[in-house]
Amino acid sequence: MNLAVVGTGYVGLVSGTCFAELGNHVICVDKLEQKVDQLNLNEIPIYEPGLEELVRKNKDAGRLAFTTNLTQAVKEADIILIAVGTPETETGAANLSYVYAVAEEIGEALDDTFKVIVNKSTVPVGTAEEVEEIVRRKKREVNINVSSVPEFLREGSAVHDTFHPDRVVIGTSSEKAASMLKELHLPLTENIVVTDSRSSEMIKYASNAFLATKISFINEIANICDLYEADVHAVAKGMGLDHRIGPKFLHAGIGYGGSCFPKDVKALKYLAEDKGYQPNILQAVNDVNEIQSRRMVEHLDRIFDGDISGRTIAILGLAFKPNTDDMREAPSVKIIQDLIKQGAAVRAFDPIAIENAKKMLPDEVEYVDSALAAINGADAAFLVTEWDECKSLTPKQWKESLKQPVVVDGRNALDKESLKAEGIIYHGIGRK
Ligand SMILES: NC(=O)C1=CN([C@@H]2O[C@H](COP(=O)(O)OP(=O)(O)OC[C@H]3O[C@@H](n4cnc5c(N)ncnc54)[C@H](O)[C@@H]3O)[C@@H](O)[C@H]2O)C=CC1
Ligand SMILES: O=C(O)[C@H]1O[C@H](OP(=O)(O)OP(=O)(O)OC[C@H]2O[C@@H](n3ccc(=O)[nH]c3=O)[C@H](O)[C@@H]2O)[C@H](O)[C@@H](O)[C@@H]1O
Repeated sequence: MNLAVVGTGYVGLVSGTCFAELGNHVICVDKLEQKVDQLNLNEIPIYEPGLEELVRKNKDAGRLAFTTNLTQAVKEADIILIAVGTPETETGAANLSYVYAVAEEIGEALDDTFKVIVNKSTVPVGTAEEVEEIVRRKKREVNINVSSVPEFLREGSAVHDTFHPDRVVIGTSSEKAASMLKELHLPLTENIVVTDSRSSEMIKYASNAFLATKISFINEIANICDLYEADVHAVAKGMGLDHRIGPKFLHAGIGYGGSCFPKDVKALKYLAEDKGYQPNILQAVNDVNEIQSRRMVEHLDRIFDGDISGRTIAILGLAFKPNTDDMREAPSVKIIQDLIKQGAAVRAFDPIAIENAKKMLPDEVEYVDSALAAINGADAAFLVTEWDECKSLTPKQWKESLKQPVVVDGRNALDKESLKAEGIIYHGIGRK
């Protein structure tokens, strides 16, 4: 099939490349000329394991191309996928201006042949219908269907997730579109749910909100564990063995970050409130997450009797999770801002996110190029992102490098017992 993918971010670039790998002809469009130039030189603007090789291979095979020319890409396509950003606005509502702008451009570029326009961006319920209206406003007689096929990949394992999805959801009102979209996705999975576009759009928000709920729930349990000297690791394990609960997304820590959970929980909350419904669970999920990282800074403050000023704190990990360079809504930002506000000096390490982090963090932050260099001579270390390089520091290295043996484990990722055995003052979340 011939595909046009509009937006070459984490979603568009990965899914466009993977569809090319499956044998389709894919033209990826981005309005940023610099990004397209980079991609044409085989330079990948994001860090995503396995992606560079796939881009190179499919470009060389003539199945994948990058352009700023949306009109040309649309003319050649049977299916046009929209994968532009839908960031948060001040009210919490999703900003649909990028999606609307693409819809207008597609409307202007369409000819008479039947085309399926697929919205992959995460959008409020009813957006597929709005996109169709916008396109038809530009050209009333066009032969199109606008469907919703939400994306469920995770950053850091995006290529793997695209090739091995748990399910594909197709929301459409057209049998012809459903059949073309099934044909496109069948090589990936037989688990295909076909529904209407509104339900499909809701499936995406509900899935992200549910996963975020699991995280805030276990974080709340961890906070209660702290009060009663129970261990949240043991609690999560014991809970997760119940098949109705499951073990995943029960890892307590400093809260969820990233470009999606925070904004999508707020966007769904907004949709409910906009119709006069108060979504109490979503509100609580968001509230627990807002304060979770602050609790660990308070912990650190207590260790130093409320006087953290002048201390050097090593921050291990800056990205919102390992295996990505994405700093959007990374908990490290709030943590570092809090520490600097209290007069601490921050020395930070991340294997790949430092360049992105510099754009968001205060100028005072010192950056180093290894986990060991970060903890060397520091008064305390704060594990913020559970990168392998940070987790693999040995108890001896922690002990010998830190000026004071204080380790705050914001991800409950370190071996508490062996650190304690080395005489280190260890603080996890909900870990007695
Ligand atoms: N990042 C992720 O892991 C996931 C994101 N999503 C959703 O997918 C959507 C896209 O997310 P990301 O890929 O992270 O966004 P991103 O911000 O990384 O990329 C968006 C791209 O669209 C381009 N763009 C914007 N307007 C354009 C236009 N008029 N024409 C051509 N290109 C245009 C931008 O230049 C940018 O390169 C969002 O709605 C997000 O919620 C869904 C699942 C996973
Ligand atoms: O819509 C999206 O953008 C994507 O959002 C998440 O993917 P992603 O944000 O890449 O990363 P996750 O692995 O889900 O982690 C999100 C955040 O939750 C945190 N987390 C995750 C799991 C857990 O048990 N505990 C926990 O604190 C992570 O550290 C991270 O900050 C979803 O997992 C994807 O299915 C979805 O497509």
